[in-house]
Amino acid sequence: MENLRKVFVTGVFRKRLVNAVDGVSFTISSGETLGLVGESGCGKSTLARVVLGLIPPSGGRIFFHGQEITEARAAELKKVRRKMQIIFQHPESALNPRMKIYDSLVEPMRIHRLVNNRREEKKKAEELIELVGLHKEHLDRYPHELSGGQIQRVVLARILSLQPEFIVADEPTSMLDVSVQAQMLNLFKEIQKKFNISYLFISHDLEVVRWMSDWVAVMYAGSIVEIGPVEKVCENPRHPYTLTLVSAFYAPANNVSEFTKVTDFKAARHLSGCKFYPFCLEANSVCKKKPDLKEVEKNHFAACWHL
Ligand SMILES: Nc1ncnc2c1ncn2[C@@H]1O[C@H](COP(=O)(O)OP(=O)(O)OP(=O)(O)O)[C@@H](O)[C@H]1O
Repeated sequence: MENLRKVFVTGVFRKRLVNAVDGVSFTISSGETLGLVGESGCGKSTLARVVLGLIPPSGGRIFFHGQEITEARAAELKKVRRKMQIIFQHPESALNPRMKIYDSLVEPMRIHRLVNNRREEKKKAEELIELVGLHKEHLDRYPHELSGGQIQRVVLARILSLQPEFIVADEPTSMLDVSVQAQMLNLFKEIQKKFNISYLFISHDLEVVRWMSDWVAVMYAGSIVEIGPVEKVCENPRHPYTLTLVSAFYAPANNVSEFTKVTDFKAARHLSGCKFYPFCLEANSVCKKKPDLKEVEKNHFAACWHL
């Protein structure tokens, strides 16, 4: 990804521009995972959608195997799209509630003509369902007869039927119980090893990202403020925002740095007029445009309303 940007235009009477993704660049190598962390609303999901071509970028370039696909024609894109898949936070919405699991599972293979006959299709469906730790009996059920974790496994099997090389996982386990989450994360890892798949793994949970990733990118207000090998970034964060993120996860509460006391960063950012407040690097970790914190509290709702 090279200098990707996505600007949304909102507002009916007064147009407003939202720089959801603001000049993002990164590379993911074959078989590796890049974790993407950041607070809610920083642009993670928008970036995921732009990366996969689900929404067009406002600027920048996207490459797959070194070939630019930003403005590829429909026929070329269809081939590439099969290799790039996404798994979402809410698995239920990925399956048709009126279709049996079998039919949902084989649907993409039919569309892409990856099976020659019904016998081959059935064999493939059984292999896939077992690959994700479920049983043949599950194929005969409807989505409402499965648990959230089981549905997420079916969604993964469905994606795997297309032999993807790159999967964007957008908070794929955040709706699951903690114990099921761990099983699912391990399954993602096993599958990666088996098929040499690359992941862009999005989460707001630094621990999950640390467990899953080789590299981590820290996103803040639409930009990547820090990127590097996951252990290096977690052990030795360089950007003040990463420091806060790491402290919040790993340090005792009384050790969290001073500026994390500002609980509403959006309000503070608005009042200071600095996009990166309070993590502005220019000002040596604490932004010079620091607003009066009492004002931040007082104007909390008004400021959020304007944002
Ligand atoms: N279709 C849209 N039109 C206008 N603004 C949008 C649209 N989609 C997202 N945004 C805005 O872009 C910004 C980034 O949103 P996005 O959903 O990418 O954040 P996120 O980091 O994925 O958040 P979360 O972790 O809560 O899902 C937000 O300010 C959001 O309000």
